[in-house]
Amino acid sequence: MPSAPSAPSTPSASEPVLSVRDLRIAFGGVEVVRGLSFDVHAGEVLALVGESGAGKSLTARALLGMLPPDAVHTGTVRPDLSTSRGRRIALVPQDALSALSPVHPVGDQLAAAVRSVARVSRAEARARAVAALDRVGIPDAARRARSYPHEFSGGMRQRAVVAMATINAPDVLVADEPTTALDEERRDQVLHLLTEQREAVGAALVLVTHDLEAVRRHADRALVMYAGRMTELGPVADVLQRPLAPYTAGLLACLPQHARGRRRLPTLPGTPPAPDALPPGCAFAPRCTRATQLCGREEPRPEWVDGRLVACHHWEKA
Ligand SMILES: Nc1ncnc2c1ncn2[C@@H]1O[C@H](COP(=O)(O)OP(=O)(O)OP(=O)(O)O)[C@@H](O)[C@H]1O
Repeated sequence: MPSAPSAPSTPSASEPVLSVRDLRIAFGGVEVVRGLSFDVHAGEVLALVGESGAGKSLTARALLGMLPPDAVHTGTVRPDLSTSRGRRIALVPQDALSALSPVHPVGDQLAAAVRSVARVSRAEARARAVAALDRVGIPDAARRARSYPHEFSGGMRQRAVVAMATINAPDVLVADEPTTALDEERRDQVLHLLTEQREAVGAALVLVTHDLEAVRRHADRALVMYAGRMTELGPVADVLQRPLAPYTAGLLACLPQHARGRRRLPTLPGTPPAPDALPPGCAFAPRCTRATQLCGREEPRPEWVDGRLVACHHWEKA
């Protein structure tokens, strides 16, 4: 199996704040993430996109050191999250209600998050908690900090979990479908809040989403995944407007031109292969209009094309 190139990020002078090399995740000997490598740079937003089952959520969980206990993984994720989670990298939870404990006041939970990474007095942690609630726009934050989550409205709870995720000014935030349960209006509000708070603390964001409109509006780069591998990785404007890989092009071509309100990834004809029944060669070949005999024989290695990476024998400029 070909290995990933050693430096798969966009060439950049800055040191990456997160570096993933040859990440492989398997269950019962079946690989579902198959050699993923990418970097995340300070303050950037990297979107992970691709159809259901591509391995986006597991990749996000690996970044957070939160893989299921029966997952076996190899490869490297730097920084090492066993020592740095919470300080360097933080999760933006999908469901605000279940992310907060019902039995502690919101301010206490934020203060506890501060004290889990910083040696500060209770009073200082408390002051930071109130400041964080204030920063996300919770009115009368000192008083509201004493409230329990069920006393907050849904919108305020969303704000509280964004405050929680950013309170320790992490280098990287990881958000897996952070708005999936929300209606369209609320979705935009939450993404806007997340963007604003992320910028306020200078954090990068790894965003797992099916929403290509959110990718276009909020992400700097997109990593397109198929069957556990990277298909294309590059600046959002390039990947979404001039896709090189037929898989990326297929995803975009399915998007109805006038589909306001229909923003989730549509399905391409056919279905992705099951991880334990991958075809030989390129996993996308059986669904690909450009596939040749070579594709059925050899898995394509990622190569650089005009500042982005593409893993396809027959990439084409639009
Ligand atoms: N705990 C598990 N045990 C076994 N297989 C799993 C487990 N979790 C995920 N998988 C498999 O790993 C593959 C990747 O799953 P993952 O949830 O990362 O996909 P995804 O791209 O996030 O999909 P979606 O967009 O639907 O969330 C899928 O084939 C899935 O069935």
